[in-house]
Amino acid sequence: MTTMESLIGLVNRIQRACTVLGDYGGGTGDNAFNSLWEALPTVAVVGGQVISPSSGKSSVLESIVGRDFLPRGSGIVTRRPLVLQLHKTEEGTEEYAEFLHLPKRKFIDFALVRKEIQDETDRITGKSKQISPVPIHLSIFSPNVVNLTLIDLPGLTKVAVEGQPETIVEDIESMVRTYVDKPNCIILAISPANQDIATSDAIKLAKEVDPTGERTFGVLTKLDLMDKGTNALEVLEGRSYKLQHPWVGIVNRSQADINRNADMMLARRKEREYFDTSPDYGHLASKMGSEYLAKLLSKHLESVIRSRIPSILSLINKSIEELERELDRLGKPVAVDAGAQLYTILEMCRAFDKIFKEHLDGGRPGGDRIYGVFDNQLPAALKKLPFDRHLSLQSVKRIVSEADGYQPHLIAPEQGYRRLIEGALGYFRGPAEASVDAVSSLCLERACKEVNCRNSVELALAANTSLEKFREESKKSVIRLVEMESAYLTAEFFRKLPQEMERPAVANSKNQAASPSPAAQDLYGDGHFRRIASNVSAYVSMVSDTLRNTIPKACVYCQVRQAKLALLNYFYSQISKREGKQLGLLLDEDPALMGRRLECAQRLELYKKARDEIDAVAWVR
Ligand SMILES: Nc1nc2c(ncn2[C@@H]2O[C@H](COP(=O)(O)OP(=O)(O)OP(=O)(O)O)[C@@H](O)[C@H]2O)c(=O)[nH]1
Repeated sequence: MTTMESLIGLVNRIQRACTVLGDYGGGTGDNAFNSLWEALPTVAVVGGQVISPSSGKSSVLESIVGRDFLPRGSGIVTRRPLVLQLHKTEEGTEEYAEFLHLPKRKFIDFALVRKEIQDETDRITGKSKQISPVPIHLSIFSPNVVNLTLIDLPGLTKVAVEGQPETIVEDIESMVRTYVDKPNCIILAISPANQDIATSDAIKLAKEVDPTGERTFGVLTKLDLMDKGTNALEVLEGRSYKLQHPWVGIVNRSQADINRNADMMLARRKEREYFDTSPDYGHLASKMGSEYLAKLLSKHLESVIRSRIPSILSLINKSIEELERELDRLGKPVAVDAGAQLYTILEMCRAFDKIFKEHLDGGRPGGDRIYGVFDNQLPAALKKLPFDRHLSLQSVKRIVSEADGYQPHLIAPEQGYRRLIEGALGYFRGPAEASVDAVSSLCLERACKEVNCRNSVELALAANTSLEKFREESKKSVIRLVEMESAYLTAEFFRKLPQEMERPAVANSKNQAASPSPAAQDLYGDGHFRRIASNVSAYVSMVSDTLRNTIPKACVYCQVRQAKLALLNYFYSQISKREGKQLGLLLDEDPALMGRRLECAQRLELYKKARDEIDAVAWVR
C-alpha cells in the first residue's frame, strides 16, 4: 500500500516532466500530442479578481501554505498559472521553496519567492501585463503543509485595467476554462461571504462546467466581514448553492493584519478560535478553516488520483503505441548522442568518397565525360578563338603603328609583335576557365547524384563547398599557365623567322628586277603586315598546342586529383567543427521532420518513464 505522499508526489513528478517538454495542456491541431498534463488530476484555484469585493484567493493559498509568498498589488498580479506543490517535511525541519526553472537554488526567504514569481512572470509575459499559459512550478517543503498540489490561475476579471490589452478579460476566462473544463480538474471556487453567492464569478463558472457539483469545492472567505446580525449558513450548509462536497468557510488575515505583518501561524490559530467560539458556525467548527480545507483537498486529490490511475495508464499505453508507430513511419530514429551521429555521418562520407572515386577512375560512368572535356570541348573552343579578326590586316596595322608611336620601326616591329601576341594570348583565358568549370560541374553532378541517394542536403553542400574550393585553385593555375606564356615569349621561334622572311622578298626581286629596293618598298606595305600577322598566328598556334596539353594537366592536378584525395579530409574537418543539432542536420534534410522525430522521441521517453513510475507504485497491482 502506498502513502498519499507517493501518489501526489508521483503526479508532481510527471507534471514537472510535462512542463519541461512544453506539455501544459491546450495542444490543438493535427500534430498535437495527447496531453498527459490534462489527464493528471489537479486542483485549480478560481476566484474573482480585483473588483470589490475581492475573493481572498491569495489569502487562502497563503493560509494553506502558512507563509506570505504571493505577489500582491493592483491590476492582474497572477498572469501565469502557478503550480504550487506542497511537500510535508518532518516537524522541526527548515521551510524552503524551490522553482523548477531554478533547480539548484533553495529559497529560505519567502519575500524572495514572491519576487521570483514576479520576475519569472515578467520573463515570459514581459512587463506588458499579458497573460501566458506557461506555468511556473513552485515546490514548498515545510512541516506546516499537507501534501497537496494546487494551481493558482489568474483571477477572473470583468474589465481591463490600464496598460492591459483589451482582450485580457476573454483571455483569462479561456485560460481558466482550459483547466476547469477537464474532467480531471478539481475546482476550488473561492467567493467572499460579503457578496451574494449568485453573483460570484467562481461559482458561475463552476456551475457551467460542473453542473452536478461533483468536482467543485466551494470556499467562502471573509466570514468575519459580514454585516452584524447576518451569517453565511445558507451557503455553508449548502442551501443557497448545492455542491457534492461540503462548503468550507475561511477567515483570513485582514488588510490590517497584513500591514502589521501578522504571523501566519498565529492567523491560523485565530481562525480556529473564531470558528470554535462562533455562535453561528460553532456546530460546523471541525469542518471549517484553512487547515481543514488543505487536509480535505489533499485527501480528495489522493483518492481522485487513485481512481484515475487506470485511465492515465491506458492513455500512456495508447500514446506509447501511437508514438512508436509514428517514429517507425518517420524512419530510423536518429542516433540521439553526438558520437553515434558522428559515426553515421563519417560512414556516409566514406561511402560517398569511395563511389565518387570510382566514377572518376573508371569502373563507373563519369570519368570518361571529364576526358571528353579535354579531348573535344577544349580543342573545339581553342579553334573558335577569333584570331582571324585580331590578326586582320587592318588590326595588325593599327596595333603595330600604335606600338611604334611617333618613330616607325626600322626593320622588325618588336613592340608591335609583342602587343599582337599579348592580345592574342589573352583569348586563351576563356577556354582555360571554361574547361575548369566544365570539369567542376561534372564532379559536382556526380557528387550530387551520389548525395541524393544518401538524402542529405548538408552533405551536398559540403561537397559543393569543397569542389568550389578546388575549382578556384584550378582556375588560378590555368590562368597562370596563360599568363606565363605572355610573360616570356619563346625567342627561338622568332630566330628562325628572318630566313623565312627573306623568301618572299627573293621571289619579289625575280619578278620585279627593275625595282630599286623591293625590301625597302615592302617595309610599310600590306605584304609586310601580312607577314607579321602570319608570324604571330604561327606563334599563337604553337602556344595553343602547348595549352591544349597543359590545361588538362592543371585541371586534373587541381580538381580531379584533389577531389579524390581531399574530399573526405574536407568532410572530416568540416564535420569535426560541428556539434549536436548541426550533426543532426547532416543526417537529414528536413529540419521539420527532424524536429518532429526528436519531439516524438522525447515524448516517448516521458511516457515510458511515467509508466515505469506508475508501475512502481504497489497498489496498482
Ligand atoms: N477580514 C478579512 N479580510 C480578508 C479575508 N480574506 C481576504 N481578506 C482581505 O481582502 C483583501 C484581498 O485579499 P486577497 O487575498 O489579496 O484577495 P484576492 O482575491 O487574491 O485579490 P487580489 O489579490 O486583489 O487578486 C486583503 O486586504 C485581505 O486582507 C478574510 O477572510 N477576512
